[in-house]
Amino acid sequence: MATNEMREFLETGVIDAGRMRAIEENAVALGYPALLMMESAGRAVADAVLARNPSRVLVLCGRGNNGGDGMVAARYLQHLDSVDVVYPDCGSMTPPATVQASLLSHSSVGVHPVRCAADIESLGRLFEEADVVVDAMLGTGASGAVREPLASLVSRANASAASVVAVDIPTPGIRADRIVSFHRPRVAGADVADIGIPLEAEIYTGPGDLTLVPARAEGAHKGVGGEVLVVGGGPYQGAPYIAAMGALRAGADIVRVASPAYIPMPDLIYERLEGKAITGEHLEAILPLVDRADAVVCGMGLGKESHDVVLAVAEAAKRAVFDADALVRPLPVAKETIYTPHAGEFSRIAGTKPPADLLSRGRCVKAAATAGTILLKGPVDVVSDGTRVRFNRTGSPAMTVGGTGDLLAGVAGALFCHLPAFEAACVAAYVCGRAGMRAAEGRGSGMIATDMLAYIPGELFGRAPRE
Ligand SMILES: NC(=O)C1=CN([C@@H]2O[C@H](COP(=O)(O)OP(=O)(O)OC[C@H]3O[C@@H](n4cnc5c(N)ncnc54)[C@H](O)[C@@H]3O)[C@@H](O)[C@H]2O)[C@@H](O)CC1
Ligand SMILES: [K+]
Repeated sequence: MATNEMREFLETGVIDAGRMRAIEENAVALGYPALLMMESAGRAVADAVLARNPSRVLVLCGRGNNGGDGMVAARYLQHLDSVDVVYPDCGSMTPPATVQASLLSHSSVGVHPVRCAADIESLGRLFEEADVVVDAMLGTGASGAVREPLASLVSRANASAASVVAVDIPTPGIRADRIVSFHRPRVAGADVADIGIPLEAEIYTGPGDLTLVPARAEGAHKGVGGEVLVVGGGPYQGAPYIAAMGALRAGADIVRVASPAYIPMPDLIYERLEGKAITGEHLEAILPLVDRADAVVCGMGLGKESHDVVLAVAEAAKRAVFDADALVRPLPVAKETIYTPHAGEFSRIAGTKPPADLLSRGRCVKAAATAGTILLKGPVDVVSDGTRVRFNRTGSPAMTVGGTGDLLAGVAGALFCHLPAFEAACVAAYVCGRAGMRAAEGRGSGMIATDMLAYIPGELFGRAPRE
């Protein structure tokens, strides 16, 4: 795909702090060092400050990377009459901010660590004389109410006559005259500085996308990881088992399987359905389970004869992932839906074969995603919610083995308990591809889908997988 064509898939307009952090981490993973990104960001802030022709500048920094940006800006402003940096003298600094603080000590910038309101009062002259105050206290890492000494710095800056230039996002409560956001605006009205993030950081999934997965709080109770219901099996026995295990390994607390297939696994809750295939007679048993599930994963191993059941499940489900035999017309539509077709299933539901080249393929999936998010599986997966398009290139040729699609649907189901459809599909595709790459190491085309299960938690939650 040529670079200028890829631009078609860039998001436009305001993006939130979470997405921006994901893009930045993807850029770092592609080899763009955080320090260089910070240099570029700080330089852009310095340019915005210089446009105001100041003589005296006061830069208020936090101890995170937003503060690091501010320190870079101060370094580029050191030739002015006076440039001073104020930062909290408590807690640890991020590694890139530590580098910036060290460089400042070799510059002509005045550096003032503060601990309390009295320290800030003693710096009153700097606030009174500044032409521009730079707010580099908190950016995308801000959480909760602003703590001291930053809260006092915010009040002091608001009381000064200087114009305030905010770095990336204004620190909560500060009166900003100008905002310099990086890469994309975080709030309407912000100026945007290009900091050279490579396009692929935004268009392809990457490890940064994992930052969207919420961390499990200490002391969390059973069930917060989500309840997934798998509805499948009949003519084919193994598929619902693999999907259910994928959901468990991707963090679901409770996974029920409603199936006529025998499910040989004590970690799963087995809701055995009588007979050889799922029929309308089973709905009485299935629908209460659909009702209590956070997400339903449906279709694997079902055969083509159970579509009425699939449609009824869709109608009752809050969130559903439809895969395999559920992917026939009329298309099942839940309140929120993810479809996980391979190329053949996509042709069946979209009425057109997915084109081979990625640009046309991206457009085609986008056009087809009218009822929910589509994750078209392939050597490069394509995800679209009808507005956004994202590509995923993790994976291994060994993943053509049976069962990997069932596993992906299960992983997507678990993630769907916590993330919107598009994000859940992107993270599921990335994580399954990574798990496939790990499982194929030393196994090659002898890898089987269940080999991937052990790698899902490590890839998703950062812990080393246990064999
Ligand atoms: N991640 C990257 O690669 C890049 C990040 N950049 C900058 O980095 C920023 C994000 O950096 P960080 O993730 O380090 O986060 P921030 O620098 O926004 O904030 C984190 C720091 O603030 C503290 N903090 C959080 N909430 C607080 C509160 N309510 N009261 C007081 N202190 C609080 C934390 O303890 C931590 O020290 C962006 O906004 C942008 O300015 C840029 O340098 C470009 C590259
Ligand atoms: K800021």
